[in-house]
Amino acid sequence: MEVLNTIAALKSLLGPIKLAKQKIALVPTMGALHKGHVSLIKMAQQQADIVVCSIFVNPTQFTDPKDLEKYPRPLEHDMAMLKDAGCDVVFMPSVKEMYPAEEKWHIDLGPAEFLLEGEFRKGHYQGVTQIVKKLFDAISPDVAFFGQKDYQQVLMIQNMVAYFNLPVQIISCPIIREDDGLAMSSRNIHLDATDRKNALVLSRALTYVSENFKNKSIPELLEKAKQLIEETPGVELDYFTIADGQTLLPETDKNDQNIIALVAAKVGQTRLIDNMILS
Ligand SMILES: Nc1ncnc2c1ncn2[C@@H]1O[C@H](COP(=O)(O)OP(=O)(O)OP(=O)(O)O)[C@@H](O)[C@H]1O
Ligand SMILES: CC(C)(CO)[C@@H](O)C(=O)[O-]
Ligand code: BAL
Repeated sequence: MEVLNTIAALKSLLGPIKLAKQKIALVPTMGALHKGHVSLIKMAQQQADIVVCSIFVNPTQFTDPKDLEKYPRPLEHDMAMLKDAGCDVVFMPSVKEMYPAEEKWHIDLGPAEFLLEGEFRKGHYQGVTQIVKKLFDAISPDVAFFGQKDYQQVLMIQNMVAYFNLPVQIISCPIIREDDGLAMSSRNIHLDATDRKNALVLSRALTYVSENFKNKSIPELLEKAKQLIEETPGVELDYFTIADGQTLLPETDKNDQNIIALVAAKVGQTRLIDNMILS
């Protein structure tokens, strides 16, 4: 496994691979790796010759400085996970490498940018698309893998790719969960035993909606899901929505295709998100 810190080193390693017409996959991460990340790497290995995993805690996508400061960075653990997963190349640049100068970035990501996560983390998707574009420029992957856990992020990245007309295929991978249903997330590390128990209400509320989607109305489903979450101590709901999977606007017609339930809540001091596809 090659571990590289500069774009120059990356380009000289990947240049001959490209010339040989081998397929390159990118799995972008912020580190603190778990089985969700490993599943992305495994999917990438099935579809490409070389898998590059990036680890970069991107400052421009954090809207809360405390969230950035306490973001976990367990380097040795991450290297062991990546080696074990059979990752070919790890790209771990410094902030200076990715942002050598002050830089303005603003692109049109469409109206869904400002909904849900975009409403609670203003400017978040500008920062996400800025760094993903930089990673795409550095690596020129044929295909890039992202988790459905960050559903809105996948939509925004697809919009960024369309905006620049980039020749990169974007693949969304299923959410990997703990045995009890909690979606795996690097931020779960911040949950104490009580938070960890309370956090289960998010996947439970989504499961309730998914299991009752056929026989209950959307208002009934929303009322019950929100009630489950709001009556859980230590959990503060940001949103629970049943939305159109493309526009992310509230869904009113259960007969439509591509409907998704999405939730975000603060559990103790930790903000978590999750979702389930309903149709
Ligand atoms: N449980 C999961 N299942 C599948 N993919 C996941 C899961 N968790 C994260 N990913 C994906 O891994 C990639 C890197 O995510 P990231 O490093 O931010 O980890 P994370 O667990 O989402 O952390 P965070 O706590 O920041 O949300 C993203 O594409 C993300 O959607
Ligand atoms: C895609 C990403 C690596 C960009 O920093 C990040 O938003 C994440 O880990 O989901
Ligand atoms: N996994 C999404 C990245 C973030 O929360 O900033």
